[in-house]
Amino acid sequence: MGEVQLENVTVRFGSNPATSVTALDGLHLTIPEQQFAVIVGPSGCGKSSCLDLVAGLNQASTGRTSIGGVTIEKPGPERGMVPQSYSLFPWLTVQKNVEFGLSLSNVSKADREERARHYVEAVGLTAFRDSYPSQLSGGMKQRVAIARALAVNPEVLLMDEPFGALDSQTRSVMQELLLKIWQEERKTVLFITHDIDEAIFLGDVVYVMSARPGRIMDTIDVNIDRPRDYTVTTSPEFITLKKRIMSSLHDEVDKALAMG
Ligand SMILES: Nc1ncnc2c1ncn2[C@@H]1O[C@H](COP(=O)(O)OP(=O)(O)OP(=O)(O)O)[C@@H](O)[C@H]1O
Repeated sequence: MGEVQLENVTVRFGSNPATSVTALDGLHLTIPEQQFAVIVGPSGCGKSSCLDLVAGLNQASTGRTSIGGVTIEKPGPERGMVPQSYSLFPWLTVQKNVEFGLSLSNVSKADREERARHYVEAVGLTAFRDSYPSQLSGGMKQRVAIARALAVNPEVLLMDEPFGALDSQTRSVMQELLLKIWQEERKTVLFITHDIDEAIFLGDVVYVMSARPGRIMDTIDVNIDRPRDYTVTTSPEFITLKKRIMSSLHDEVDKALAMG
């Protein structure tokens, strides 16, 4: 399908110059096919705005967002989204929630059931296939959201702080699960997080965004071998990268706080 590209992108909310907010300003980002790309940045710097452009949920005020050279204008099945939380249909079972995304595509009922079954198993929820979201923990719900996004077989997986609401142990288990699936499926991933450890643990590359208006101000290659498990988080390479990203972010977080 090709790389994801944001070229000189500006996103402005509101048309009144006195009250409008410039979320992104002259942002450039190229994510090669199959890269696990992570964006970190201070609160309100425009991370979600960036992801929404790639998802086709929002349009740039100026500039261009494309996949494989094709301009993104709306959502499409080649892009799967895992939001932060609350994205499941409460009246559908786990199996039916995962099948839902497929019901919009041209997949037969039997294939739909089979694909959903496969991904429910991949995220370790076979025993909960007939449960409803209200019967699941937060981590389990996010596993369903991941299974639902993957079942459509998207080229690009967009994840907006998907583990942000989880406790740290569950979060760490989810990170390992995601890496295991990614190792097998090798999607292009754009993952947003506030958590520097999570960014390094998951990513091939960590992009650091500036305070609003957001642009990419640092690109850090994560040269840590895969497959990774939680033991890498105490390795010297990990600590070195963490220091680098923390110092890069520190001034931007100060600026964001001053902005209010
Ligand atoms: N629909 C909208 N209308 C007006 N302003 C918006 C809208 N969406 C976002 N903004 C503003 O644009 C800026 C960037 O928001 P965005 O959600 O992209 O940042 P973020 O980095 O994802 O934030 P956080 O880390 O807090 O989730 C913020 O100042 C926000 O208030």
